[in-house]
Amino acid sequence: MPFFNRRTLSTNTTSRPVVFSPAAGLELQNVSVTGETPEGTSTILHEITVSLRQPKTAVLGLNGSGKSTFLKLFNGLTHCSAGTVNVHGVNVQEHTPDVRRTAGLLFSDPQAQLIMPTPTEDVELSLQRLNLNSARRRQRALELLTQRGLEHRAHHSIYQLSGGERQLVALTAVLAVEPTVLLLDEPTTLLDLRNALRLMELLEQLPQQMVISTHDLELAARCDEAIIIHEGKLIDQGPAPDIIDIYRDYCAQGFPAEDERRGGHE
Ligand SMILES: Nc1ncnc2c1ncn2[C@@H]1O[C@H](COP(=O)(O)OP(=O)(O)OP(=O)(O)O)[C@@H](O)[C@H]1O
Repeated sequence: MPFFNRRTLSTNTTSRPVVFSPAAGLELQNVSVTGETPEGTSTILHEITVSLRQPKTAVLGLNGSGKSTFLKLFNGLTHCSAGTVNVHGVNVQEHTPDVRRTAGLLFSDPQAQLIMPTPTEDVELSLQRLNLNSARRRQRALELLTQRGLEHRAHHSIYQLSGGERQLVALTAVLAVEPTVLLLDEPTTLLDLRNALRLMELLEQLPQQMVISTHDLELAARCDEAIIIHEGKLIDQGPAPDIIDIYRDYCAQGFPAEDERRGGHE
């Protein structure tokens, strides 16, 4: 059954309505991504086909395996050189602005995300996407920061905030426009254990479908399913506890060669 609301029913440049159907999940069909380096064109992701339908999916993989690149496909920040990306049934390449409104991305370093001088102004900036006047935007920004326990920081300089507070402000700004998909790039990397636990508890209460790139296996264990990306290829997908065990084995004993994988987990 298609899911309609103010955010999911929008118009494209031809004024035809774009309808997001959360039941369709997030899908890649034969997706490859290339990048330019001083040595020439290199392939970052190789012919990935995957369907993500669980509420929370963890993306595991070594440094440089392609996790962030994979995550950003779902809001059009990564362009694929081949294949098709669909978010809740909508083609990302054809409807990038609509998909960006429905798929919010949280960067691992909130400083890369927070561009206004104070938390209030940053959340207000995010709220500009909604049809609110400036007084209502200010009021809503303060309400949202208060909900996250940040009212005492609302008018402070972003640079006076701790890393954990900045991460929470960045998340508040992303959630302000009520996306239906949340893409989180290593959200606990810069947090101490207490703030990491708080963030995990907060994520558990949110209704959005989430894809979480992470090296934090405790966070991964709280997800419904996990996938492993290795050298730009999707090599495993399944229930989070099983995939975490497999990933630990790979990290300890070495990743299987491609011909072994074909007969193994794939
Ligand atoms: N725009 C680009 N052009 C060329 N190469 C790129 C580009 N973006 C990423 N890469 C390369 O692609 C590979 C995968 O990068 P990516 O950031 O997706 O990895 P990652 O798994 O998220 O790594 P980490 O865990 O270290 O954050 C890296 O070798 C990176 O240098």
